[in-house]
Amino acid sequence: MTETLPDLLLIGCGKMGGAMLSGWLERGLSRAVVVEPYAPAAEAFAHRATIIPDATAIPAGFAPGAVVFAIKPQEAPATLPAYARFTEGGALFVSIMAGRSVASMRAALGGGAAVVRAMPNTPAAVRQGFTAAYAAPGVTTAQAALADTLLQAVGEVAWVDDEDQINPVTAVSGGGPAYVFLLAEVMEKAAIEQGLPPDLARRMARATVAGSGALLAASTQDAADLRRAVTSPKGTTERALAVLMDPDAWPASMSKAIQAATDRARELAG
Ligand SMILES: NC(=O)C1=CN([C@@H]2O[C@H](COP(=O)(O)OP(=O)(O)OC[C@H]3O[C@@H](n4cnc5c(N)ncnc54)[C@H](OP(=O)(O)O)[C@@H]3O)[C@@H](O)[C@H]2O)C=CC1
Ligand SMILES: O=C(O)[C@@H]1CCC=N1
Repeated sequence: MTETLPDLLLIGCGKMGGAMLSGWLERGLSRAVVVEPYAPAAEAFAHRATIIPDATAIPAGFAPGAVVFAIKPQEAPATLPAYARFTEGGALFVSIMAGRSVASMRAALGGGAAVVRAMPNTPAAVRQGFTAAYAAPGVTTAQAALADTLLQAVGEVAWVDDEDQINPVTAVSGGGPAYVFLLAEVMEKAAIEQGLPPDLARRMARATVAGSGALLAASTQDAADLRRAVTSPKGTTERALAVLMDPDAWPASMSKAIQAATDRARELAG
């Protein structure tokens, strides 16, 4: 694994770009130039990085080892060509943009661009992210190792060999935190419906989701085994799970939701 981080150019310092940048700075990144037109988004990094509003302000002679695209996929066509000049210098391009294909990025950056497509998630903000990544043909072993180091700075990393697999990954782990937070929301609402005070309902829902996640992370047991450990025969949980595990309930909803998100990722290929 590459341990020394090279100079880095980050394009977009919003929710995901900012979460990753803080991980890289923690890992000892010495020089980062951050392109972010919305100044408040990058404000927290002003003392550790050079913040600029657009590509025209990149310091002369700056030669990043890695260029990371953390902008929305729809912004790629207008944004990427300004960074094509780093292709010749042998920079590694890492994109976390949902759906955006390697082919569409190479069309903007030059056919020789070394591109890694990665899909992180927001628990990266607490270094507990999960990222799956795909290295396009032409990415060298050293560049893949650099991408691995960058991504591991914010959590666990897995590599896939087929670019299209990044699309269902986007649907499952990329968007997954939203589904878990939704679970906390609907549990809180259901608790209030049962007459519990709203502040207790909120605390219970948050602590239950967070505690269950921590137990899952600490355990080697399957999720199904941990679920069974809660479910006493003829008890209360069994009654709730009969509702939730009805094939038309959560199993069908989750399958449909993941399909819808995967389809949307494919639409964003460009
Ligand atoms: N949020 C998530 O959970 C995840 C997001 N992603 C991907 O990460 C990318 C960013 O998402 P997210 O962080 O949520 O979005 P944000 O909107 O929070 O961040 C994007 C940032 O990029 C800025 N920006 C817009 N245009 C440019 C430009 N031309 N050059 C530089 N910066 C620009 C935006 O500024 P302004 O607001 O002014 O437009 C914004 O601050 C997306 O492609 C998304 O698919 C991947 C995994 C998870
Ligand atoms: O919703 C999105 O498109 C992005 C990708 C995964 C999480 N957020």
